[in-house]
Amino acid sequence: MEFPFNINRVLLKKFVKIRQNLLPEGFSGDRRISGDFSPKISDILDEMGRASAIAQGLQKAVTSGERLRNSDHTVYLLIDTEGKSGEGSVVGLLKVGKKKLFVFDAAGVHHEVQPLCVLDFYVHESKQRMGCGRALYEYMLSEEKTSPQYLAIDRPSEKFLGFLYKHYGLEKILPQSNNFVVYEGFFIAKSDQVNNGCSLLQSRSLNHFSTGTLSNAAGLRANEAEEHCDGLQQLYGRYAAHKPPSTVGKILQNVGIQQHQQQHDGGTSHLAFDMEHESVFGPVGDCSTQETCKSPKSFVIELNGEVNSAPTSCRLHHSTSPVKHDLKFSHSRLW
Ligand SMILES: CC(=O)SCCNC(=O)CCNC(=O)[C@H](O)C(C)(C)COP(=O)(O)OP(=O)(O)OC[C@H]1O[C@@H](n2cnc3c(N)ncnc32)[C@H](O)[C@@H]1OP(=O)(O)O
Repeated sequence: MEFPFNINRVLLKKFVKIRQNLLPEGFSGDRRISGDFSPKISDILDEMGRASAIAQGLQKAVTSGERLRNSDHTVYLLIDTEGKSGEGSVVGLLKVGKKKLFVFDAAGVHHEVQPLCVLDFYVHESKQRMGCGRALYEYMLSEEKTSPQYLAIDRPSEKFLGFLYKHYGLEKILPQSNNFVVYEGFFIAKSDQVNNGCSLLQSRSLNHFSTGTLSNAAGLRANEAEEHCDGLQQLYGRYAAHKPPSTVGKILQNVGIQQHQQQHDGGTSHLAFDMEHESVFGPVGDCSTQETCKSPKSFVIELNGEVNSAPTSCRLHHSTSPVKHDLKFSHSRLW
């Protein structure tokens, strides 16, 4: 992306790290120069943030100069010093920052953590699939002294998921009740610290899946996560964007849990379903307790034996997810 000023005069290196002061890390100019640079860098962040939002189909940009000024996040930029005009161009943007999150591990244990999160990632359309994204990501990893599996990703796009799989082999997602994606390996401590800087603030076992209290646990954890995450996320980026209504939620609402319960007896399996985020989390287990909706946004659905062939824990994040088809298939057979 080109700008009406010489990028090479403002951003002197191929990789540039920018924080709250909207100046490149290591900047050593005087007040006059910083007064000239920071509005230009703010413009760059605004334009790149806008382009990223368009590329991701978001209504609001996740990144802007103003937002970075008012946060403790870090933006990494990738610069092409040549550009079309020879005055340089901005090729990519990657924003990271720490957030407090509630995260489930593979055993369904609930942790309150503060990991480094990938909040925004964009490579200009003319430079995608040429390795620019990887170069920028690698730079960020080395600056942050971390590894890909320790990062939480804020609602990754299909392209980003493909990127993480291709370059880092990240595939197995640990299902969450919020929009952050973490991968297997997230909880593996690197040294005596959990998660290489991801501080474990609190953990609580909600592993009640086989005791018939899944719905309570699910209601509790979804509520807790919501309360917590609402405060943290609702003002930012993707959370400010319009969310299409939950199709699976509609199916479940229309059909009615009670009706479903009446039709089926015995051999039930439980899945916790987060309506807002279209996620189903488990593990599921056979259980005879008939529990229904515990809160407007989370409840437990009961499915008979057919669903046992579905994965025991899953996330309905993508429209193409085979899990979603499995679930719909199960519905159509049930109702
Ligand atoms: C937390 C978040 O920010 S989520 C939002 C992520 N950003 C976006 O989706 C915006 C649009 N996309 C982009 O800006 C870029 O494609 C990025 C940032 C995701 C990746 O940057 P790139 O420079 O393209 O990555 P790089 O060239 O290093 O790696 C390419 C790999 O990324 C994935 N990828 C990149 N573009 C695409 C695409 N159009 N379709 C599918 N996969 C893609 C693929 O795995 C690809 O490998 P392949 O070409 O062999 O299939």
